[in-house]
Amino acid sequence: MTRTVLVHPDAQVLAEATAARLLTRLIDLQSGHSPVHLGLTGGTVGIATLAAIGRSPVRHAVDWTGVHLWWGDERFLPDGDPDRNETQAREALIGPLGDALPAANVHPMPALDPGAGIATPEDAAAAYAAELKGLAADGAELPVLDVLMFGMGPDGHVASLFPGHPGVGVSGVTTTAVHDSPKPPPLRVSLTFDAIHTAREVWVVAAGAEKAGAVASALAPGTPASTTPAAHATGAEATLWLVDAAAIAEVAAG
Ligand SMILES: O=C(O)[C@H](O)[C@@H](O)[C@H](O)[C@H](O)COP(=O)(O)O
Repeated sequence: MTRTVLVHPDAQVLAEATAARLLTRLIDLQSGHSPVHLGLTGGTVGIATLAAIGRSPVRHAVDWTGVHLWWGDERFLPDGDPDRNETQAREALIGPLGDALPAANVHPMPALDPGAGIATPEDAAAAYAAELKGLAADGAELPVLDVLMFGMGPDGHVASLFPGHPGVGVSGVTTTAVHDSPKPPPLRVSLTFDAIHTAREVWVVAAGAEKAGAVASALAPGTPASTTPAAHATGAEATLWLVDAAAIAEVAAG
């Protein structure tokens, strides 16, 4: 597994450059296999990246009928709630793609919907784990995403796996329910590290001085996931850290 760190001048350039990188990566991947499975993230840089894709003329070079969208985590809220990562991704990217992206290619984590049997984040996690099984190789349990994107919090969380919280240590399943999230809202659903580690490529995007400590911790050798979950956000084939100068400052300072 290779790890690469790429530094950008600021958050806006980071989002635009990550969008360009992701678009060309999708095109390259599609020259080898289809469909391609992409895992999306919430957060300001993650959504800004999706919006940059949604504005980019290069988006027309991707055969979106061969791209499936999944999520690394979700806020457990009713469908359409503006705080849901899915809602923000629909506004930023899925809407602008229009009919080019088939509705069946979009796989959101289930929303709060007691009438549909999704009354708890545990219900949503179980339903998503069942859907993800369809991505597993024959007979295997674990799904394989081609590219799985994460933002990172100032505490070093990725997805909804927070330092000192039980989700970091969950194994044997691909999804977990999250309660008492330090980042609102309190109820969430997240992929586990079992699912994260089977992704071929993991991309972590981070911008801003408030992330510098967590980036330095995550990139330092031997950092445990319990203190900095982002340190263990690694792909089976490649891990890419896409940061701005402010977020890498403590690493650069040595
Ligand atoms: O549901 C969420 O909130 C995100 O998935 C979360 O993991 C986010 O990516 C980080 O908290 C970074 O968010 P910012 O880029 O806004 O700091």
